[in-house]
Amino acid sequence: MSFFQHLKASAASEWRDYIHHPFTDAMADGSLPQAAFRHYLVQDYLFLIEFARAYALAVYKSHDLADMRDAAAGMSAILDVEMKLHVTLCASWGLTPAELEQSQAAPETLAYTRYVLDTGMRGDLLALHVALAPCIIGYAEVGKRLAAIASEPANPYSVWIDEYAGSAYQDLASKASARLENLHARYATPARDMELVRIFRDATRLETSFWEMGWRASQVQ
Ligand SMILES: Cc1ncc(C[n+]2csc(CCO)c2C)c(N)n1
Repeated sequence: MSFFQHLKASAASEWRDYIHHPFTDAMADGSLPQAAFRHYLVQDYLFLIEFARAYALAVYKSHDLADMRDAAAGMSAILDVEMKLHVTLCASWGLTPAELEQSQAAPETLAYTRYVLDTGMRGDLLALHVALAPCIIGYAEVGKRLAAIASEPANPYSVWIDEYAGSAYQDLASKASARLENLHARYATPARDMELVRIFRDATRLETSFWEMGWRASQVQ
């Protein structure tokens, strides 16, 4: 069993709640109110800014050039690729990047981003990448799942679904998974297993609470 399979098996119910959240089902059938998706996406933009910083921290925590380059590429993927999706979608609703950046972070956004940055600051590169794994690898699973069940045609969330179900993102997630195995082989010891499983489970729960934040916004329409 790979290390990632082990993490998922050790947090099976938390992982299922994250990958199968009602917010994502409502995206797939197109029933999610646009205001709820907007709320989620604005918070996600703030989340990505902090995640770019987490990758910068991964550069600092690296012991060799290969890991540094890897982390720098992760940071660039966020700043140069992933945030463009948010900017494009938000522009279609009349929101500028400056307005996005000045939005107020929700408690769920603060909790998740602080958790990942704190885990990285007190821990090593492996602990930091375990905290990042639910985000990177989880969205590839969500994207694939939604693409398989999404209503056709003209689903308002198809841009988002296609981004994460697409081969470029699936590829990026496979690389992140391989990196995790590699770091595990170099830095894990049996005594660290509980620590690493706990980080993975906590980060997965924080992903679910991120969906919950968007889902709540859809219930008050
Ligand atoms: C709450 C939340 N979780 C995960 C992602 C996905 N994601 C975050 S950083 C990153 C790295 C690659 O650019 C990816 C794919 C998201 N956007 N929002």
